[in-house]
Amino acid sequence: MRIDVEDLRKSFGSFAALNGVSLTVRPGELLALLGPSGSGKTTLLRAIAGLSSPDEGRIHFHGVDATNLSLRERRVGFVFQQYALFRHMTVFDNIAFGLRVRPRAERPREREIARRVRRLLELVQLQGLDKRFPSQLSGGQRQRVALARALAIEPTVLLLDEPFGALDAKVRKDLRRWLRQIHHETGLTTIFVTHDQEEALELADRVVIMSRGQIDQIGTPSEIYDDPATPFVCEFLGNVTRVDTVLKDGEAEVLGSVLPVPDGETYRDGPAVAYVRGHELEIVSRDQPGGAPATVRAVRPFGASVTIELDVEGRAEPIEAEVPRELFEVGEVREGRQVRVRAIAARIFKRD
Ligand SMILES: Nc1ncnc2c1ncn2[C@@H]1O[C@H](COP(=O)(O)OP(=O)(O)OP(=O)(O)O)[C@@H](O)[C@H]1O
Repeated sequence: MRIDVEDLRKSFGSFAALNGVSLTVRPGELLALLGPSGSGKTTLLRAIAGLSSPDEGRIHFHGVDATNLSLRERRVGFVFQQYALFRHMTVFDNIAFGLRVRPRAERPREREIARRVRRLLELVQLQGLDKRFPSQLSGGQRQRVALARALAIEPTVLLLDEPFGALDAKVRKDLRRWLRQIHHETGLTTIFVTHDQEEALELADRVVIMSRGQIDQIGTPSEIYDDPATPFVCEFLGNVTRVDTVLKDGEAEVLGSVLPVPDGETYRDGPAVAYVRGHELEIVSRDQPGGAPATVRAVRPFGASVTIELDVEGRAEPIEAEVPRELFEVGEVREGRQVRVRAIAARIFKRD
């Protein structure tokens, strides 16, 4: 199912929650809506679902104007952050619900409903738990029931609003992998909302980055990560150091290193801002040329890389460099040591 969203606008009082959003969701893709709290992700998802109507703009499902159709008419499967299961119904009845409430002419027979529920229980790997009530399930299991229930109606599109938001880190990770697999098996066009960068980049075919009711960038995870379109996207993806700089003749000085402005950029000379990721910083001994003088503030050797916190001369905020663990040599890099830090790459934007 292809979905075209055209210039969607929605205000609550004088506050514009959606401020002209246009987007095409490709058939069968797994799309993440990523952005900080209040950026309009849920408002956009609810408008696509038919749970709220936009003030302006149109939504097309497979080329047909669906703007005024209800959730049911759009055949949308929806999963909320808080497992909205019916507490007094068993797992089986929860999953069967959407089929049983259909008008008689469209309602499958009980035997067919049972067959579908069993197949879905297998898909979400909850065989044998059909007689349990939601209170007898873990959070992760409940969310899988919610997903099975959304899939039961054979939706044209699956919409998930922070589906793993309320779960702990380990369960979230398992469910992520598992959602990817279900998406692969069903091939359903799927849109999910998250404010977790890692979740979006790890899971989605494409990511939509939203801020203040608008889309800042749409792209594959690597496009977003390697080629962020705006300073906001850079900062939102996190783990970057922001450095104010000046562009001159296609170059900019960033932490004492002169870096070329990326190909294709035709910025005029003037004030600019550079963003450097932790792994794009190099630490060398103080007697080497170039870079900026700095003092090692702390060394944190956790995980796959070692994080080195540095106080750079003339800079109020410390910066963080990351070195793969296997390349990290203690040598100079110890707390209190005087070193030099060099930027080996940066994303540079003109400053207005
Ligand atoms: N029913 C409503 N009445 C008034 N304001 C609303 C309503 N729904 C949303 N808003 C406001 O619209 C803005 C966007 O909300 P939305 O829920 O779409 O953001 P979000 O990006 O999904 O954020 P979060 O990650 O916190 O869920 C917020 O400032 C919110 O307070």
